[in-house]
Amino acid sequence: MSAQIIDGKATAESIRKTVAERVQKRLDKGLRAPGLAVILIGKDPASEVYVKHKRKDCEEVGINSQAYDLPASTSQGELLALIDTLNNDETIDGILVQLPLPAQLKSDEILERIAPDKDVDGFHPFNIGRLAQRMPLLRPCTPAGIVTLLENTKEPIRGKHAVIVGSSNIVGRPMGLELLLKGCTVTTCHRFTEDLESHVRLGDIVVVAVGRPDIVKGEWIKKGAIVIDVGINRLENGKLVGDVEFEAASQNASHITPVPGGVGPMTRAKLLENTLQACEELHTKI
Ligand SMILES: Nc1nc2c(c(=O)[nH]1)N[C@@H](CN(C=O)c1ccc(C(=O)N[C@@H](CCC(=O)O)C(=O)O)cc1)CN2
Repeated sequence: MSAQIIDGKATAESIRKTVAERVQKRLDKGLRAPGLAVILIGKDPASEVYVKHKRKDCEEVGINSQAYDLPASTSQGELLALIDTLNNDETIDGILVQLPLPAQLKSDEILERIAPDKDVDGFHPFNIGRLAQRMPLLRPCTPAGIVTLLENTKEPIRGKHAVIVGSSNIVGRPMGLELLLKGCTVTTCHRFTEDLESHVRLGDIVVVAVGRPDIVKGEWIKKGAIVIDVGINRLENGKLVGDVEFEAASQNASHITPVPGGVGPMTRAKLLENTLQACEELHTKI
């Protein structure tokens, strides 16, 4: 068997088109464009690429993105003060702090300072709590994007055994909550998991978000499983690869996401949707 490739790039493109139409409708009614503040601290090369893409996406759909590029030496107090200012800015609907942050900054305190109704990354404890209580409001972008990709396969999700590899705040943990909401039985594997292979072999849906090339072997994938590869690893030769042995996994899986062109573009597309949602439903003052 050779798996069907899940085209995240095409799905993201169609989401951008819908967001652009909805933004245009606002403008036609005389309402302002949604506003997104994108904060980048330091010069991490990967973060610079992602932020550049996010700002370009905003431009394409008519979201007004404001750039805050701060030096790596930015202090906790300076960043908190900027967030306070943006929380009180009526033209800003969403605030995004690109991760990871330089070592001197405490990300938990920073993410918690963002007003929950402007938390377009969905990382604030309020939004994670809402998701855990089955009342999602602003949902973390990568897991939300993955749910859309899974729904688009038209394969049943409810009742399936989902195995998540990686338990980060950005992907693994909220992914578990999303898949619980969809009626999956969820196993989350992490650095202390013994015998990773035995868990992955049981997955009808396998989501891998570790950041280590080929940590999941293709032969571990159950026949007919859906494989979602969140890893983005740049090899020394410049090639971008995921966390799963793609070719070998494709022999067993029914559907698989490629890297690049799978989950990454969906993360960005969901950010645009969240920003529009924050503008239309949560922060509609002007
Ligand atoms: N504040 C946040 N920080 C980070 C998040 C996040 O959701 N919010 N997630 C990741 C990085 N990330 C978004 O910021 C991200 C990663 C990858 C892509 C993407 O489009 N990838 C492309 C390849 C791009 C390339 O050439 O390098 C693909 O997979 O096709 C978008 C967003 C950590 N930080």
